[in-house]
Amino acid sequence: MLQRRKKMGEEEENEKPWSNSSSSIRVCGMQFAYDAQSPVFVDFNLNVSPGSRWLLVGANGSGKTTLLKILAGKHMVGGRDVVSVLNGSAFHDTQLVCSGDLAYLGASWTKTLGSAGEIPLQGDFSAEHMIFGVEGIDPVRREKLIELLDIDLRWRMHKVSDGQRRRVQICMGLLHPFQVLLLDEVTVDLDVVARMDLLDFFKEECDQRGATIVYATHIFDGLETWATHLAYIQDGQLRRAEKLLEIDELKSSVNLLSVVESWLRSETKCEKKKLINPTPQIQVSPFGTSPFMPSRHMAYYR
Ligand SMILES: Nc1ncnc2c1ncn2[C@@H]1O[C@H](COP(=O)(O)OP(=O)(O)OP(=O)(O)O)[C@@H](O)[C@H]1O
Repeated sequence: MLQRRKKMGEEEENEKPWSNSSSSIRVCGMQFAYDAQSPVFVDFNLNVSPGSRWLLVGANGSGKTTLLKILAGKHMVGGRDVVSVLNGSAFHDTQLVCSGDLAYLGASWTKTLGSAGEIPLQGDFSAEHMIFGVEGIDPVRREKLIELLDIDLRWRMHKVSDGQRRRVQICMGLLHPFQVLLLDEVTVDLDVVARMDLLDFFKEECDQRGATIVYATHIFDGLETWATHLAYIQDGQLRRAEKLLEIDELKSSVNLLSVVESWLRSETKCEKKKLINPTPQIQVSPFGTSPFMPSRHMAYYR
């Protein structure tokens, strides 16, 4: 049965006109540290193909948000070729964001809108003012999103609930038909119906237009059949990057939540073991020889 499902999935993917295109996202030997702090990423690599829907999973602090922000062009990393999105440099080619081809939706109550920059979403203005203030939008797509997200255009943004504000933020983020969408746990405030409808919409966007989505989340409900790929990050290292259908643990009846839970629990156990029984020989790391080395530097312990 699973073999059949897999075969069908592969056939469907092969038929898509964009399946032979080059990567939507390519990260090659990326290094990144916040200011003078220890690095979050060291020699990080990732390849994301057009039309795919990636789940980004990992423990708190593993680097998911940082990765999404780098992909969104919010942090500079090395030269132009290190992080490539839609064949451009995520950081240097500002046109990627200005055109709406590259969209990022994060947890903060702001929305980056092309050349207008960061727009706050909490002042005394209406949802209509926010949504209709975005220029150059296909009215049919706008209506579809307003309906999908069940937005009342009379909502005053300083008097709405978190979930209602989130709907407006998501609507604004999706007004342009993006090519690459980066989502950082934005469905957390949505009710079940809104979340499932939105996931269906995203699936449609990928299947019909070849759009690509990378979605960082800790909520796995309904994602087993939604995602095409999964990337698991542990302490800034890409531990797994594979098709969902090829994850061995998911081939039995276990659900995604249990699989990810078991990965994260074994991470915690390993960390505890290392703390209880650190191996005494320390090789010099390229990041210095501080007497206290955080967990991601454990790789330099032998
Ligand atoms: N602005 C910042 N300045 C300095 N360090 C930061 C900053 N933002 C994140 N970090 C650090 O970078 C590492 C990765 O954080 P990040 O927010 O990317 O993790 P995450 O996987 O998204 O976590 P969560 O699941 O909690 O959202 C953490 O060690 C964190 O402390």
